[in-house]
Amino acid sequence: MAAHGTTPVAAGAQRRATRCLDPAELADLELLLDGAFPPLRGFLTADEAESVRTRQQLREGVPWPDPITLRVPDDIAAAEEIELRDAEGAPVALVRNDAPWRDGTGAHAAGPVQPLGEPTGVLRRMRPPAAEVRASMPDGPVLGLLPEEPLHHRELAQVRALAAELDAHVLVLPRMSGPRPELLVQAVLAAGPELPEGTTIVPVPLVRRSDPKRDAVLAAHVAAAYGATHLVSRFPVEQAPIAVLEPPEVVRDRADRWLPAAQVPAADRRPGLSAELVRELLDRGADLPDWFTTPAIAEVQRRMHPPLAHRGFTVLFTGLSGAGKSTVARALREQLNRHDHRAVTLLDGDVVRRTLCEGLGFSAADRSRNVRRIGYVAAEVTRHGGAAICAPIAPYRADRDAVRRMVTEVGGFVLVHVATPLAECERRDRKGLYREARAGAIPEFTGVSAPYEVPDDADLVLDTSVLSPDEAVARVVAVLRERGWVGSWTGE
Ligand SMILES: Nc1ncnc2c1ncn2[C@@H]1O[C@H](COP(=O)(O)OS(=O)(=O)O)[C@@H](OP(=O)(O)O)[C@H]1O
Ligand SMILES: Nc1ncnc2c1ncn2[C@@H]1O[C@H](COP(=O)(O)OP(=O)(O)O)[C@@H](O)[C@H]1O
Repeated sequence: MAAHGTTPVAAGAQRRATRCLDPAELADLELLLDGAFPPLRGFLTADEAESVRTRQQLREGVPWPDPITLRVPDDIAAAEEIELRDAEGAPVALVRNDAPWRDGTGAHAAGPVQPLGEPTGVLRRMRPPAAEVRASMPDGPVLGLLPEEPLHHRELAQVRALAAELDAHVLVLPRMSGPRPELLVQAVLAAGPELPEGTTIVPVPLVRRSDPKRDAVLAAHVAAAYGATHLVSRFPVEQAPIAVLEPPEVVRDRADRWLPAAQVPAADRRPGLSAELVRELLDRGADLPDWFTTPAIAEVQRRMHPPLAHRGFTVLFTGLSGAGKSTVARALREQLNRHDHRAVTLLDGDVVRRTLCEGLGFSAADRSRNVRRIGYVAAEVTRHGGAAICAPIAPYRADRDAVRRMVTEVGGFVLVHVATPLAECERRDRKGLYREARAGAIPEFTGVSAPYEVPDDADLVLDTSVLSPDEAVARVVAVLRERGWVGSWTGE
């Protein structure tokens, strides 16, 4: 019987299909192939996924926290085998698609996976499979942790205290899930001298789950697969396969040593740094104090989180045709070119449509492609420390959200709604397009015969019927300055 709300996919004639995975899917696949998700050997069937979702159990009653499933496009859902490929198109694994199914979110392949080809990449080479790591662990307790942030003196003292208490070997499994996973691994390696002798460090591509409880349980399963008998976790974990310990309280004493709280009288304790304060120091490019971390770890932490002034940002203008997006965008470019050190890339609607997006029209699907391509380029510019200014109409919320997501992973993002009223845009009618649209000569014209979804998440709203271009630019610059992306400009 099919699980509630799901239907099996009917068998088709197609034998083998291919599917390219995104980085998060690839990470899950690697853990499956590596035996880091035992007892799973493939993607879950409808019944298994439902059982995990509702009871956090596989069908045999084995606890399992999070459904590991694989979405596939409808046209390949019935294929007998699906070849999974990485972003470059290289084959990575084959799914025997025994029991494909469908629910409200689409079609899913289900069945065991087997590897295809050799694993590649530097990190991949330094990451032996779970069973190999487990076999290499000494007898006795093994204390595992899966950090997502660099370990500083406080966390290192916590690990040392727990390891001493349990007389445990330490197994650090840095989670390669942020935008620069290789730097997290380096930061953990830089903490090596502060960790107990013989500590094992193995990066693990475990992607963060949206539900922190399920995430913590999944981390415990992965730690167990790598051979940990205990896990340090700040989140309480129910139904964990191994013992889960809260990090003990450690405090900084007058001599700047981090010690278990019981050893330091209240009068001798000095405050640490909150995560927020650390971020603020890094944003400003200030040094992290020696009592907080070691110089080697601080150096990697600075590379993970460079000062705002060295990071890139994107300003996305959105609004009706004729609202003034291009005019304000060009004036902003001029100001940034004059005062800011970053290289500026202007991705203007009309120009983009003649180059990057040549051939696209104005259907909803084409506009979506247009805006997302612009977003992709803007995110690359941002990633490399530049300033990207984009000025498409971008009428759909989902596309603007997609751009925001792509960019905020790598730098700053400001959404500016150029909210000049339609009547004013139409009065300007610089290119005569509104007249043609009203006459029916241009179909699907934004604001006339095609929708514009007004943003409710704009960082700034400008009405150029009451603001001059210079005033509009000054407001954008004020937002950038307030958020620390640009400094004060000399000569102002
Ligand atoms: N049907 C229709 N609807 C809206 N606009 C049209 C249309 N046909 C052509 N144009 C001209 O194309 C410019 C908008 O392109 P964009 O790439 O910014 O649009 S979108 O973001 O993909 O919706 C827009 O330029 P701007 O006036 O600079 O916004 C118009 O000049
Ligand atoms: N305060 C203002 N800000 C921006 N544009 C203005 C303003 N006042 C008048 N305009 C005129 O409005 C038109 C806006 O066109 P444009 O910048 O190409 O808009 P969009 O890129 O949104 O289609 C230009 O002709 C510009 O000179």
